[in-house]
Amino acid sequence: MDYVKLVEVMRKLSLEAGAKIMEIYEADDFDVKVKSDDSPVTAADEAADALISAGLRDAFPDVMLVTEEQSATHSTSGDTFLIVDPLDGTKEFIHRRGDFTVNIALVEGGVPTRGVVYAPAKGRMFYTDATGQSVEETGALDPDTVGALAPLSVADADNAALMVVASKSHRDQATDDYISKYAVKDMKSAGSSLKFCLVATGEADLYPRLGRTMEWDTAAGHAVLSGAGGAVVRFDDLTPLSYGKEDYANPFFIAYAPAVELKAG
Ligand SMILES: Nc1ncnc2c1ncn2[C@@H]1O[C@H](COP(=O)(O)O)[C@@H](OP(=O)(O)O)[C@H]1O
Ligand SMILES: [Mg+2]
Repeated sequence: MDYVKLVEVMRKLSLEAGAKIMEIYEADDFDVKVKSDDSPVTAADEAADALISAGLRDAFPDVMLVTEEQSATHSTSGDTFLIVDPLDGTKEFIHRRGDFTVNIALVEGGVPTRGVVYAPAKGRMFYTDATGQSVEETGALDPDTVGALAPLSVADADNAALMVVASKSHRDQATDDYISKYAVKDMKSAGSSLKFCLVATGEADLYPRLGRTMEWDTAAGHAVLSGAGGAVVRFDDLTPLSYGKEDYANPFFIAYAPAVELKAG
């Protein structure tokens, strides 16, 4: 894989998709449809998916492509693929809360090795560079010109005063019970894959997810977190969260800065 080209293409497509999403977000209203799995979808999801899929197929015709919006059309075959959630945090988008992201990742041998997470309403752009190091890009976020890049690294977490982040729209008692096993200084809630990025920047130390997600929800954020020195493990046995699983469904997981002393579930 040509990582220099891959990162360039993923960065550009996510910024272009983000611009399309923001056109719809800023319009007076938009239709919300309900998909077969009861999750909402908007014209923004569909427009972003079409743009990213076309761009990836054009640049990497030989690499398998998995996208949330086209999930009915693909079966799990192989452990190396590009995976896209064109608009993660659709509920946040619909409620105009800003915490939604464009996600593109490369999975190789079951491991997300490169990824980009772009939060257009927040103006935050996180990705792995060609070497695999994660960065946050600041500035104009122009698709044609790369701005300033700040390398990301996870916090040196203090186990007596942890910063914990959890889902805004999918929060439950089991998550709260698990979090109560830690000495927590402060809690944040955030929508979408931004939670992984908050651990990658050191703004949070721990993100437990005791709820359903799909691989396209997590692959890009997982790559960004890994490239900042963090890790994502399964909640049940604390082994690394892998990709290319049956139906692309994830088990419960914990994303964290390695200094965190993980508690059993
Ligand atoms: N019951 C469920 N089954 C499968 N995925 C679910 C789910 N509940 C939430 N999710 C996933 O969690 C994502 C939202 O995460 P969060 O709660 O962290 O903001 C959703 O992404 P989409 O918004 O892309 O559909 C959705 O895919
Ligand atoms: Mg999603």
